[in-house]
Amino acid sequence: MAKLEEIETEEHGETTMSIKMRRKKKKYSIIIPTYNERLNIALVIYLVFKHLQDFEFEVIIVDDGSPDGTQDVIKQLQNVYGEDRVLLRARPKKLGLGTAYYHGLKHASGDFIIIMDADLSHHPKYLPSFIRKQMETGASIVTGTRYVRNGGVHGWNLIRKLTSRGANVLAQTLLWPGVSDLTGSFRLYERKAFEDIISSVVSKGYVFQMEMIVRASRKGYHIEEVPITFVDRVYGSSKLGGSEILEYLKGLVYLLITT
Ligand SMILES: Nc1nc2c(ncn2[C@@H]2O[C@H](COP(=O)(O)OP(=O)(O)O[C@H]3O[C@H](CO)[C@@H](O)[C@H](O)[C@@H]3O)[C@@H](O)[C@H]2O)c(=O)[nH]1
Ligand SMILES: [Mg+2]
Repeated sequence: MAKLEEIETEEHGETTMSIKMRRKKKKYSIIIPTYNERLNIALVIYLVFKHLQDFEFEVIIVDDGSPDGTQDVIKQLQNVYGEDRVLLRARPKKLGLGTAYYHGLKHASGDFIIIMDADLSHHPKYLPSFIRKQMETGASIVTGTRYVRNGGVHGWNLIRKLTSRGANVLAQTLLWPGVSDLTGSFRLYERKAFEDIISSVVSKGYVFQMEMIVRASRKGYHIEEVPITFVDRVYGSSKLGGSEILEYLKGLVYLLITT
């Protein structure tokens, strides 16, 4: 039983004990980039709140001026969950994934940064396993992987599967980073590690993920993996175009030369 002086009410009605507990708790900033995700974002946010109810967190949505009205939905979600829990940090136009994370980071107040997609390909049910893995191992980075036992991909056609597999095998062969899924973008970073690594990253598009993890590995960060199953989106379409594949190949050569 708590002593009376421990439960005595302090400022704003909080108890001494609850304030101490809150201070000790780590905070997670979940950065979600969006471009035309009006039909997906509400369910993602609902599931994030459901699966992270035991944790302190904020969601930061970086929307690049989606013409489909994504921001209107986010504003409605702010009314439900609070503007301090669901932050909208919009940019005027589509400026790419890599810079979207950087923009989100500038507004994040958490001890840890989690990045994930907005289209339910990254199911929020996995979030506690990322956090648990980090707590158990003390890792600086926990990355979701499709290419180990219990991980996988659902719903992609053969071409997309081969592109992803090929991109990974090529990068594994040339760079040896010791991580099984280099292009995945469901990850947890210690905030300091994220800030450090991103400061030396030049990629702006999808290749950003590979550059981040390769640089992290070269810098000697402790990286752990958790298996995830990536399920292709039901609503909307992928923004990965042919130009991104070219950028990926250029990024691979750049990393080969510079790391
Ligand atoms: N703000 C912003 N968001 C963007 C942009 N481009 C894409 N997004 C958002 O980034 C997320 C991923 O985009 P998708 O278009 O759904 O990517 P994907 O083809 O499903 O690719 C996924 O798998 C790849 C690995 O195989 C990953 O490399 C990639 O990052 C992503 O997770 C989605 O939330 C999407 O709205 C952009 O320029 N700006
Ligand atoms: Mg997707």
